Amino acid sequence: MSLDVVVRGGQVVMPAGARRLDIGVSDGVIVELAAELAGAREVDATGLHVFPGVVDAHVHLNEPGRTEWEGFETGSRALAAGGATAFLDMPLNSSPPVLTRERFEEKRALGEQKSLLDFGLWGGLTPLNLDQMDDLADAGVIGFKAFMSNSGLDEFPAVDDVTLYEGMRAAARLGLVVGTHAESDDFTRRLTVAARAGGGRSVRDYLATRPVVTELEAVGRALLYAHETGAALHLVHLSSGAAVALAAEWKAKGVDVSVETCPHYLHFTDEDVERVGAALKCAPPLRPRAVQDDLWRHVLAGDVDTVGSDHSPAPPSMKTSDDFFALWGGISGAQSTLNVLLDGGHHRRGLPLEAVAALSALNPARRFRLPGKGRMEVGADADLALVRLEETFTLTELHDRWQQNPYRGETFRGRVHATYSRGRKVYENGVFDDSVRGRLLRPLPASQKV
Ligand SMILES: NC(=O)NC(NC(N)=O)C(=O)[O-]
Ligand SMILES: [Zn+2]
Ligand SMILES: [Zn+2]
Repeated sequence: MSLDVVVRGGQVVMPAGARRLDIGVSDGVIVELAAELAGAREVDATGLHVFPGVVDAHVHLNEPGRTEWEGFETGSRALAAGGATAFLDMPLNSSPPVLTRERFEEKRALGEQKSLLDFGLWGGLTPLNLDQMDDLADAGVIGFKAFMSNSGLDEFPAVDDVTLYEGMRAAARLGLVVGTHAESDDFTRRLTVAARAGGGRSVRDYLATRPVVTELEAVGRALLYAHETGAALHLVHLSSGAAVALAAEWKAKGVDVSVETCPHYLHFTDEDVERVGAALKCAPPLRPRAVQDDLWRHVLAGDVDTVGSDHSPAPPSMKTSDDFFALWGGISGAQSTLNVLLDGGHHRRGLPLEAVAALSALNPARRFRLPGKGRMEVGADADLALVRLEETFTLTELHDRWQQNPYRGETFRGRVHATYSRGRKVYENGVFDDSVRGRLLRPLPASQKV
């Protein structure tokens, strides 16, 4: 077979570990993996590790409607600079949110015009649109996202228990995942009201309104409904080892559940929020060191399935206030997932390279049934992140729109050198090929094997 590109001499990170192999690419697909290949064009990967491109299953690029917060162009560039080749965009904070087929098609068209990378779209599950789920599935959503607490936006209301239960029944019938933002509305609301009544406005006051029990309570309820409905549940952004452990218990009982955590829970703590401020406000919030250590233990034990960035920027005007409660909650992390997993995971804690690849690429691709994504094998898309595994560097060049980014100035060992999307170079050493465009990813039907 004639090869368009040969990526030569790299350590290729496969499920069984890293191996020195050449990668033969034809028409954007990996067609050969062998010790020695010759091709028309060569990419020299000597001294580099070749990871499957990151599949970031949790970003808020906010287009249309809040493109000034972030957008497909800047968001997908930041992702590419971090080694991502595919992302799944949340149904909010784009506005109006993706609650109907019409909104799906609108966002899809914008993504196809502007995104550097392949992308899939989440649909929303809210009390407003239970009757739209079949249409959204038909349009091609990769799953349904529900907030169990206030989303911060009136146009995307939280689910009540019955809506979540009914939504899971529908999702089970449709063969699609339900993703939950699992924090108890009762806890968060009442603790916030009490804090405000007492004049609370500091970082510590905010953190105290969202203790770990808030997450545990909602996670437990979501698991119960998944058990009762048979739905596939994806618990997004778990912040505590305790919540991960609860999910693992139900998984052992047969519940179809997957667990996401985010780079910020693994890299920053509550003390960093006090030091850095607005750029590290999120919900659930960052936790004390002991909770983070416990979360890492669960990552190392294999209890966490995916790491998604939950990239959710906002303009500086919404990230500036001396009242911490008034700030927009969301962290800009699209570029940093691999850095955190390589530095904090591989180098500091011995997380194997294949586990880094599974958490960032293989598992999300499998969970969302994305054909050809997340793996270094013949027949898969040539989605590659070329990494200088041993290089230590300080992150200064950020590519998201506002760059109010808590990772600026952080030092990591393990740096993304270049990113290839379906065999096309989209990023190398700070430079992008902005002519590349991604395409919509739809989930493979539940009846077919990914
Ligand atoms: N509307 C948001 O962007 N919310 C996000 N914000 C966070 N995590 O602080 C999220 O995932 O909940
Ligand atoms: Zn959330
Ligand atoms: Zn989110």
